[in-house]
Amino acid sequence: MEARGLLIVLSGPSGVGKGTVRSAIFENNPFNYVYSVSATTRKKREGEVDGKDYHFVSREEFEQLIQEDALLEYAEYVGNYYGTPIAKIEENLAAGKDVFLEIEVQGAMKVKQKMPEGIFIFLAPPSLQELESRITGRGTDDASIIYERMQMAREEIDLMQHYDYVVVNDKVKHAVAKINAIIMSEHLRVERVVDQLKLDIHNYFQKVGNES
Ligand SMILES: Nc1ncnc2c1ncn2[C@@H]1O[C@H](COP(=O)(O)OP(=O)(O)OP(=O)(O)O)[C@@H](O)[C@H]1O
Ligand SMILES: Nc1nc2c(ncn2[C@@H]2O[C@H](COP(=O)(O)O)[C@@H](O)[C@H]2O)c(=O)[nH]1
Repeated sequence: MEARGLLIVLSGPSGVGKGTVRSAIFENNPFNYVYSVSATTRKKREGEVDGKDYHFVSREEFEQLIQEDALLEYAEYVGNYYGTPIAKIEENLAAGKDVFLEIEVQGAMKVKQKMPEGIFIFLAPPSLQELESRITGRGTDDASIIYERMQMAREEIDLMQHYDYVVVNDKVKHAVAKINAIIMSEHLRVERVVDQLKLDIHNYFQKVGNES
């Protein structure tokens, strides 16, 4: 029997750099987090791989997943569905692996209701001005969408108080280091270490008992 892994939820406003920071974490992934691959109805972008970046599904297939209760949470975001398949999450946590979700704020709040034991990390911009220039610099949205995203960011920043940690994404490598440090220190929490020790003692005496 393994101690359960941690559920890590990285979230924050659109354009803050969640995807960038997550990719940087998974470039090396020294702590072997398992990335939770979401399902989405949005079109595959160049370079994206089905099953690695997302499970790209049709609207009908996504609605089927909702009906089957196969999603931990889902949200409609800029005209497309995004959702977190539940099956792999449970399987990996039970196997002692840390599972990493990168999702938008509505979804993170739903996960918090269902799995409050998760570690919720809010990725914040250094300033709203910088957030606006990151969204603009991406070149994917016109002025009205940028304004809409900034309005949403204002509401999302209000929800920051429901998170366990806030990491300001000033420099990507600093944000990565802070997130890894948070997860490492969560592993060292005394309640968790005691639980692990109890499990170890249980396993030891079960084995010794079986042998004698
Ligand atoms: N620390 C940083 N400093 C400067 N630019 C950054 C930083 N982090 C991310 N960016 C840039 O900001 C833009 C938005 O980043 P990204 O797409 O990762 O954001 P996101 O939060 O995943 O957005 P969305 O939720 O809309 O998908 C990108 O152009 C990215 O290169
Ligand atoms: N609620 C959820 N949000 C998700 C999920 N997977 C990704 N996302 C977020 O959607 C937006 C847009 O992503 P993009 O890849 O189209 O740029 C971004 O904020 C992601 O964090 C999910 O399963 N549930």
